[in-house]
Amino acid sequence: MEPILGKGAVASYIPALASANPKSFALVLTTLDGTVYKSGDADTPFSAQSISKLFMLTLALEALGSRLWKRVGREPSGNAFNSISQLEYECGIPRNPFINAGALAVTDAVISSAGDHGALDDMLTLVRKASGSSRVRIDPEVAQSEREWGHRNISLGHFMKSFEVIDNDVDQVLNTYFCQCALEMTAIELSRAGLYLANGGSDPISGAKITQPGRATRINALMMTCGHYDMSGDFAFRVGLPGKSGVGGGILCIIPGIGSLCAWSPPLNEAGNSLAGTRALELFARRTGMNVFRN
Ligand SMILES: NC(=O)CC[C@H](N)C(=O)O
Repeated sequence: MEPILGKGAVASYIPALASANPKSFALVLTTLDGTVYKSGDADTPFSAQSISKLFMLTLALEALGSRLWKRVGREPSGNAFNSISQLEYECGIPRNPFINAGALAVTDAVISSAGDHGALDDMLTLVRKASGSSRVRIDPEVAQSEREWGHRNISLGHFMKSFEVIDNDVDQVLNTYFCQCALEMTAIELSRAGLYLANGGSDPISGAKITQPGRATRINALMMTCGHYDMSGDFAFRVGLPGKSGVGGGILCIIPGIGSLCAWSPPLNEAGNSLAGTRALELFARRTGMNVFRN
């Protein structure tokens, strides 16, 4: 079989992502006892992009509980992550929290409930707590590019506002969204940050309670059904683990009761998911038997 590292296309919609090294690669597993198994560029920070949607969703569920599901659905969209078409005939209610429109609804909910420090700070605090790393940051250059090239997301935001699905000022929601996409972390930090989802909502290392056990279970279900956009079915078929991808080339996978796994390789497949990252996770799941459907 031909090596696939370097195949696929690095996200090119903003310069800050287009300059990523297509040969970068990392695979990191952190188990519930805190042991870290790493290979490749595990210490290199990269743009988490849509993986940040997981952390905002965690905050929104804490704030709204099941009321969140009035604003956003729980079904795979079968469309691209930035698609606008479905929104019109579904009255501005996005299919799920992991497509861009859904993430805007989630961020709007977090803004409504955040105190003076704001939704973005709340997300950073959560990610720093979950990852055990204060180095995690929002990359200002990526945030600025997201804003400059964010015409599609700006359209989605205004379109949803026209259906009164967004409560807050659209520019405030969009600005928070652009900044959350610019979340920058290493594969080691991301792998560690996913542990609460593998451990009933609590960080097994610090003991910090991040969400309720039932919510962690639900987030995992959504990752499995919607975490890879219109290739979520293919990912479930090949890897069999709840996962969330981002156009920076990262994928965070949860192995319930065991640990959390992060793959990173910038070139993407046609749905915007890391090509080599998906393949690495597929091989990992096959060789270790860590697949939630295995019996
Ligand atoms: N899939 C992604 O990672 C999408 C995030 C990207 N910043 C966007 O909003 O389009």
